Amino acid sequence: MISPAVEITGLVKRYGRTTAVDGLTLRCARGEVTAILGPNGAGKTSTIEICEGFLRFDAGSVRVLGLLPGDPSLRARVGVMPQSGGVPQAIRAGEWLRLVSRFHAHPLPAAALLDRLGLTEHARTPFRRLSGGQQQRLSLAAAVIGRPELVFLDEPTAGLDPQARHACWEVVGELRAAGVSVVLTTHYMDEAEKLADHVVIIDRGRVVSEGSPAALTGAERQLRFRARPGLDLDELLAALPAGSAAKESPAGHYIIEGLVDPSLLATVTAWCATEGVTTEDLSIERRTLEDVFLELTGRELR
Ligand SMILES: Nc1ncnc2c1ncn2[C@@H]1O[C@H](COP(=O)(O)OP(=O)(O)OP(=O)(O)O)[C@@H](O)[C@H]1O
Repeated sequence: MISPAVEITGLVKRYGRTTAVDGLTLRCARGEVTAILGPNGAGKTSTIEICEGFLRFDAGSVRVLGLLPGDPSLRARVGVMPQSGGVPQAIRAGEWLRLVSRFHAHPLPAAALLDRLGLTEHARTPFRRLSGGQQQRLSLAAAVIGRPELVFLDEPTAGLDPQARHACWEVVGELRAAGVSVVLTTHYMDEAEKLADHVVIIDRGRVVSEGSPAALTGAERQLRFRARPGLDLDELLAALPAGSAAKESPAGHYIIEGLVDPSLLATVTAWCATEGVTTEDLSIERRTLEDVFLELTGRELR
């Protein structure tokens, strides 16, 4: 049987007294895009760097394409885009890509990749003089130039402008279409929803939920509207069918859950009319991945 792209069981990583990864178990299937989400400090980068073979771990088991992380034979098969670093500051963009391509048997043409990521006019610019977004794009190019079987992308679109973000999404889409396994971390829920086959939400070094974006957000719909803060939701709930739920989060933003059908919509609008409440942005929507993420990981800053 073919091994998964990544298989992690009971992984523990400690930095002194800090337990960054606390018994994490996850599996990234081959040929799929797996997005790892989690609040700041949840242990995403530590986990990715362990898989890349850059960081030792304290307990558990990790296999990358069926091998131990850091196995020399993985070098040619795995592409890595770190959150930062890894590129000599003085090297020119084009030179770096050509250098990386020499480590691979059948690399993509460097010039075409530079063009693809809007870096052609910066090919002769030293890495340190590139803007943050240009450096990111060069790192992405370096991660994919060797036609890897598996790519790790740690926050690939952090700090990118919308054009560059779309270009990055296209590259990920092309990798997926070519059967490449992609493991990425991101703080952008729309990005995970758009790109990922499988989403893993981690918090405090453990997996708190996982599934396809559709499975995580569920089929249930919500009625949302904005109105003056502090509406009496108990009174509204009394008018709604049993099993409905209503919450105000944040102030002035209301969400009604339950069987969202025309009758519920009519009841809510009728109640608002009786109470003299003017609603804005009334809509029926599915829960977003961001709703699910905040429910699972809370609103407290990390
Ligand atoms: N080199 C280190 N030394 C000590 N503590 C570290 C080190 N690297 C990470 N940590 C700690 O380990 C925990 C997990 O960090 P990690 O970078 O893996 O999280 P993350 O989910 O990638 O966060 P972010 O979203 O902010 O990038 C944090 O509490 C962090 O402070």
